[in-house]
Amino acid sequence: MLPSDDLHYIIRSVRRLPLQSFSRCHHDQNCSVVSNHSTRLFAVFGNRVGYSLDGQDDDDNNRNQSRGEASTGAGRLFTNKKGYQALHVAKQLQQLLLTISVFGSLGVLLVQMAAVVYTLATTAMPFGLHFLLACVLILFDDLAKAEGEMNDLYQRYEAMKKLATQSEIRLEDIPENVECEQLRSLITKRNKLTFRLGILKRGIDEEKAKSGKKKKFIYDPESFNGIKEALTQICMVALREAYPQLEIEQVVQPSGKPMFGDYQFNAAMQVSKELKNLGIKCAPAEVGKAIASKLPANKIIDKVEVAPAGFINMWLSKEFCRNLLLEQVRCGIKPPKLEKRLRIVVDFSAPNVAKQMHVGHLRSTIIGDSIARSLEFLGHDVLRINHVGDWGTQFGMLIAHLQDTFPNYLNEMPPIEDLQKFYKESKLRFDTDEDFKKRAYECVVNLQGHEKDHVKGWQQICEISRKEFQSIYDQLNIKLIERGESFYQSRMESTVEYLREKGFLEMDDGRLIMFGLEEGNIPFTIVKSDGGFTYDTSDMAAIRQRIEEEKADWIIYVTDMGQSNHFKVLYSCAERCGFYDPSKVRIDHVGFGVVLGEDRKKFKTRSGDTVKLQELLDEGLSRSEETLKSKNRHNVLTPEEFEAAKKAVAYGCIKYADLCHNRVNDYVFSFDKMLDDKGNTAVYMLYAVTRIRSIASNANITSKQLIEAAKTERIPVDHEKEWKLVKALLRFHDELIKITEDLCLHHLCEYLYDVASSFTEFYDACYCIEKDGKTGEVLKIHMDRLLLCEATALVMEKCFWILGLTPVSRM
Ligand SMILES: NC(=[NH2+])NCCC[C@H](N)C(=O)O
Repeated sequence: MLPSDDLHYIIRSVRRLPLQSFSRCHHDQNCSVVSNHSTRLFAVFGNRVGYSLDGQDDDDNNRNQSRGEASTGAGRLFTNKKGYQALHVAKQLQQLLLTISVFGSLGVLLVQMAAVVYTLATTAMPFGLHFLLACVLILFDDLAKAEGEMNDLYQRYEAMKKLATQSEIRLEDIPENVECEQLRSLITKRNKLTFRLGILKRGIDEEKAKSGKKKKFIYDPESFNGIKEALTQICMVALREAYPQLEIEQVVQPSGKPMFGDYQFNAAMQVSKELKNLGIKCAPAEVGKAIASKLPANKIIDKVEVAPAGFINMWLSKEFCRNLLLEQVRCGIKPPKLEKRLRIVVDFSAPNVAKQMHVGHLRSTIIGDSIARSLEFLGHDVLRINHVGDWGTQFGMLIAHLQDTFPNYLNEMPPIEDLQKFYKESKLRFDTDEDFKKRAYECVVNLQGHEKDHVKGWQQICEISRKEFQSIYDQLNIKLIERGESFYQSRMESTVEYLREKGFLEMDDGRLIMFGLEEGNIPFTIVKSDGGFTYDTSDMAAIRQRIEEEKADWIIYVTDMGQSNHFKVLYSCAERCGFYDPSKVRIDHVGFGVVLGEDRKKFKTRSGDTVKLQELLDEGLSRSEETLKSKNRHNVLTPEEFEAAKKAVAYGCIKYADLCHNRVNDYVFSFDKMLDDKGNTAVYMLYAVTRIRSIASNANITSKQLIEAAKTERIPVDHEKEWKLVKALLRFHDELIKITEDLCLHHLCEYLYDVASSFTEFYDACYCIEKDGKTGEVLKIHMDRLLLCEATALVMEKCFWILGLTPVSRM
């Protein structure tokens, strides 16, 4: 057994010794650790047996031998026989240790155990070996520790290696077990520097802009796109300046409550979140303050407050608003500036020839016209298309019936009074008379073969329908370009050919069908089993024509919601075959709900028939007349004024009732409700405008005088109700922009109602004309308030124009 003081000496020595040789296997962590430990062992062993560590030995032979060793310090220690033996054992141990390190810690354990057993069994061995074994034990102890360190190092190395391949290391990418404070602090420093760099870059840009080298738009009151848009621009400038490294887009919103100002900018939460991701802690309130401090100088905002949650509440400048409104009184209400003028196809109305134009088509006509008007007002290039149902096999029986009932149809226009009755008669014959049916089919073939007499018969039938439709459009003041299904006949042929060639068509029970991109949706029928085309075929040819020939940037289809699946399949098929690229063309289906009667069932006449549109309009006219007479208007207005008011109210109320509801819902058709002069109705609005206009005219102020006044007077904003009205009037552009987003006209009706209500509040609270209570003599005219009245009328009339309402001078 080794004397215990010897053992302690060895242990102490081994631990105190400096590490000598790292050179051997420094390419590998494992090896260099093993090499360190074996070197320490040789050194201690040499020391104990009387050889110095500095290699000052006198045996040249051994020196030579030791020179052959790669382990420089250790080899030179062993110069006598004992030493040589020890060297030999050590070499083997070194070998063993290398193997152990390769086989990992399990191997270490096993060898450790074996070493203990071996030591116990060989207590009687010579001192040298005892000593050596003791050293081995110590070595194993150190080795296990080294192994642990090694694994740890290896893991860190792996983690760092992974990080090294990352393009930009963020703090949260560094695993918690990896201690690299330096890296962490570098990353934080980098983040801060990027942040500063962004600020500096922006500063350079601004300086450049100022010096005129590079014009950089910040906020230009000249291109005014509405308050909301202008405030959004201002706030975005501030946001980018405060946090240049963030790419956040946020829109200003009107505040919910007056205590939160007029508009709010709510970007702070998101900014704070994204900063946190960059390792920068900043509470939303601080962010809000930072953004608010960067708001560029502007004339729009009067006061800013930052709420604890970071919301930036903004109060509008009265000065700015009154000037802006005055500008609108002087120059008229201009649309917001267009970023790009788009070519837009609005496909609406679209009744079917020889069939009833029903209330569904009326809804499509009213909604489509209003959408087209909004887009036209904004300055887009709008193509109003009437995709009339004027093609199909029903024309065979109509022509056959025409030949029988009006044989002279080629020379004169057949005097068909009621085309729907004519349609029903021919349908009855088609269903009951086999010979007639056969002839009807022949007529279809002839018509599609462009046989001239058949084409003439078809044209005459279409012409009768066209006249009926046109009369409705004229009454409602609707402009449309007729481009029915027949327009696409040759394009349907080429489209079918294309689809067939490219392999998009599949045979199904004699028909040729086409599936869209979505699985599980119903297919389009492109060619019927009798070879004829369908509604689907015409829409495929039409979408292609609109995109390829019309160069449409945007296509809007206005039909009932029942057709929404048809349109989904249409876009999908058109995309699949390459006619339509959703990244280039915007397409919307503007769907609407069903028209219900007051009993909430499908809208029908009292006798249960479908309501004819002309009859509905006629009823509207007579109900409007009744309403006006009940207010004694016939005795106040001239006959012409009365007639104009009657029409404005009748058609206006039918349109407005449709537009003021969210279009996707069903709506109850009720003349009683429409003609109510209270609430959000056309009658209320029309009255409101005539009343506003009459304020000035009653005081004998002419429009010329008002124009003059606009040069010198200012829009009043001091009274709370004046200020409220001014702000409401300036929201017009915001509302328009909203409509282009979701194509819902009820926003504009709600806005109109809001303006009318704000006006009533103002008018109740503020005198425009002061009169003597007894004599009625005019005491004072508030010209500035008359200007506010004028501004209100102008804004309301603009809304009327978009909603298709005709304002009247007297009512
Ligand atoms: N491109 C279109 N599909 N437009 C709508 C057509 C409406 C069709 N004529 C109908 O009455 O239901």
